[in-house]
Amino acid sequence: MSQKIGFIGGGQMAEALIKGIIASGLYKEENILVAEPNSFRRDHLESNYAVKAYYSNLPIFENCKNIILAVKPQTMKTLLEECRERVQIQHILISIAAGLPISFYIDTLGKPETKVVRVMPNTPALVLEGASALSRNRNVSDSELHEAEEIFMAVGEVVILDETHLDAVTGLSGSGPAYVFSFVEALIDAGVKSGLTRAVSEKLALQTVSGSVKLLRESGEHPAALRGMVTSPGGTAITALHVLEKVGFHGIIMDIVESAVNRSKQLGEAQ
Ligand SMILES: NC(=O)C1=CN([C@@H]2O[C@H](COP(=O)(O)OP(=O)(O)OC[C@H]3O[C@@H](n4cnc5c(N)ncnc54)[C@H](O)[C@@H]3O)[C@@H](O)[C@H]2O)C=CC1
Ligand SMILES: O=C(O)[C@@H]1CCC=N1
Repeated sequence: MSQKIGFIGGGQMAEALIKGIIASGLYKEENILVAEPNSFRRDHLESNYAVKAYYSNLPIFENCKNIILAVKPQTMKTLLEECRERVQIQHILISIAAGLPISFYIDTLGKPETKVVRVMPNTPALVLEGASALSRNRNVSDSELHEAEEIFMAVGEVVILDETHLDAVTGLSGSGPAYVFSFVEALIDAGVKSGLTRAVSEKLALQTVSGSVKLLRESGEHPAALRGMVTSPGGTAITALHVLEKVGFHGIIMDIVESAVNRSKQLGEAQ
């Protein structure tokens, strides 16, 4: 694709998307423009991905139709106020900020005709295994939504949802990698505590998690049915699951996701 794509904010999530988009071949390096005030980040992105990085966001608005807003939610208002005059009818603002509703962009810019796509991606986009949910406002046509969808399809799975579901997505898949990494870290430590070397424990823990996900996907079975296959009567797995259920594992997971969903809503209301 010779069309250019712009990023405003060149942090962790922008980098994940840039890396994935290049690896997938959707955009060439020279057609990816990034506006980033931090010179270390600009140097990092230019030297690692051969993209064009600028201090100012003016080149982004001048050259790109699809513009990914990848700054923190707390910074978004200042950014929108700064670039109010630069946002034109041809631009599609694709924001990945947690919590901020589409109405926030329209109200802050004071331009009701602005095309906005709100997205919640996640960091496994770095390895083309991301999970993203997209929603749009009425100014975005089907073909424009499809272009935005293609960007995130290049780095993983995509669902199109009504905006009312985006906070739930933020709590589940947007923040989800953090829960999974914590679980894996704990599993590795548990192996070490039981006498395995860290290297062996890490190898076994990672393969256990990725193998279990593959089994879930390929068998199409409910997780409870597959759990049943592991638990022999009077065996080790059921003994361990007893401990897990005594501390309320299901409830804890539901509580952590709910807390992230509520935080996402709060971020939207606070700006
Ligand atoms: N990290 C994650 O796992 C996910 C993050 N998000 C969202 O992505 C957005 C970015 O998050 P991260 O990449 O984690 O944050 P980050 O802090 O790594 O990146 C933000 C970048 O924006 C830059 N920046 C600040 N003001 C700017 C301005 N006026 N113009 C251009 N750049 C500016 C900062 O220098 C920084 O490099 C957030 O809104 C977050 O809610 C969404 C899904 C997952
Ligand atoms: O914690 C955060 O704010 C970001 C948004 C989703 C995942 N990480």
